[in-house]
Amino acid sequence: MVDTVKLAVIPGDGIGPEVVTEALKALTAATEGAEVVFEQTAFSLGAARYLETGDVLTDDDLESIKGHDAILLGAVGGVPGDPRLAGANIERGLLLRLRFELDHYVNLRPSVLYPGVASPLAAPGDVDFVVVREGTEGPYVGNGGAIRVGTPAEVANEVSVNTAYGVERVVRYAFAAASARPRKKLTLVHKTNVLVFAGSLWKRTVDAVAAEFPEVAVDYLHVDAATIFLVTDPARFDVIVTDNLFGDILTDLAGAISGGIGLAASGNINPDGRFPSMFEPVHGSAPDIAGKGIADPTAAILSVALLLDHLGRADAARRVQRAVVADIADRGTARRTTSEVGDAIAARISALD
Ligand SMILES: NC(=O)C1=CN([C@@H]2O[C@H](COP(=O)(O)OP(=O)(O)OC[C@H]3O[C@@H](n4cnc5c(N)ncnc54)[C@H](O)[C@@H]3O)[C@@H](O)[C@H]2O)C=CC1
Ligand SMILES: CC(C)CC(=O)C(=O)O
Ligand SMILES: [Mg+2]
Repeated sequence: MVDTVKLAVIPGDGIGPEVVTEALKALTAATEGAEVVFEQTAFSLGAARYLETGDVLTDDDLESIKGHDAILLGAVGGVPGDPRLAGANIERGLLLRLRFELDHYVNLRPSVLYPGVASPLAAPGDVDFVVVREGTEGPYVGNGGAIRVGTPAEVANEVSVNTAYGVERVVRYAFAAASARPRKKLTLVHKTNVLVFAGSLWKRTVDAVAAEFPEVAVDYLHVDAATIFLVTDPARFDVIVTDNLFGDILTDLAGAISGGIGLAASGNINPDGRFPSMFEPVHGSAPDIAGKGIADPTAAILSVALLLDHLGRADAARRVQRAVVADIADRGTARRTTSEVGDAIAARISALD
C-alpha cells in the first residue's frame, strides 16, 4: 500500500525559495520507488506576500497548514530595516506564530562537522552534538511593552516566560535524546547567576528529571562560557538543552563551527504528534545573497532528512544524509551554484542502493 504524506511547503523569502527547490529535489530522489507519496501544498507566506496583500498569516492559512502531516519551510523575513515591513513583524507574526500555535516545543538543531569540511577550529569527530532548544517560551512569546516611546524617557520590556510545564517537557525530551546517544551526556546552558528565577526553574527541573535518567551524565554551563567552549572544545558537548533565546544564538555559532550556516538544519517538533512538525534550515532569508544563485541548499536538504526521520522514514533519511556527507567530502574549493549543489546531491541519492 502506498502512503500519502501531506506536506505543506513554505518557501518564504530571499534564499528560502531557492533552497527549498533543491530540498524538494532531494525529497523526490529519496522517496523514489518507496511506498510513499508526498502530496505538496505550497503556501505563499512571508514578506513578499505581506507587501502584496497586507496579510502575514491568516487564520485560514493556519487551519489549512494544520491539516498537513509536516511542513518544510525555507526562511522568512525581508531586508532588516526595510521601512515597508516596519509594522508587519513577519518573524513574529508568521514563524513564531506557527511555532507557538503548532506547539513546536522542541527546536532540534544537530551539529556535525563532516569529513572534508575545512574548519580552523575543530577536526571531524570533534563536533557531534545536538541542541534541544525550547521553542514556545522565553522572551519570544511577545510578553512585552514600551512606554514613552520615542522620548528620552522610553522604557521597553521584553519578558522571558518560563513555565514549569514548558521547561519540564523540553528537558524530558532532551534527557531522552541524550539517553539514546552513545555518549549519554546532557549540558544545561543558562545564565543562572543573573537570571535567577528562570535559571532556578531550569536547574531544579534538570536535577529532578535527571533522577529518571541515571545513565545520563549531566553538567551545567553559563551561556557566556558555553560560547567559549563551543569554539575551543566542542567535543565536550553531546546534548545541550537551553531556552529559546540562548538556543537561537548558540545554534548560529554551532553552524559556524561545523562548516557554516549553510549546513545547519533544524526541526521544530511537536513530539505529541497533535500538530505537524516543521523543518527548516537554521539560517534566515539572507537578503545579501538572495537571487544570486549562490546560497548553499545543504541545510535545507539536511532538514528534509530530519523531516523523513520524524515521519518514520529512516531509510530515506539515511540516504539523504549519506548523499550529503559524500557531496561535502568531495566539495573541495570549487564554487557551485545552488542548483548545482542540489542536483549533485539528488543524483547521489538516486545512485545509492
Ligand atoms: N527561520 C527563519 O526564517 C529566519 C529568518 N531570519 C530573517 O532573515 C533575514 C536575514 O537575517 P540575517 O540576520 O541576515 O541572517 P541570515 O541567516 O539570513 O544570514 C546571515 C549570513 O549568513 C549567510 N547565509 C545564510 N544562509 C546561507 C546559505 N544557505 N548559504 C550561504 N550563506 C548563507 C548570509 O548571506 C548572511 O551573510 C531577517 O529578516 C531575519 O529576521 C533570520 C533567522 C531565521
Ligand atoms: C527569526 C527568528 C524568529 C528565529 C530565528 O532566528 C531562529 O529560529 O533561528
Ligand atoms: Mg536564529
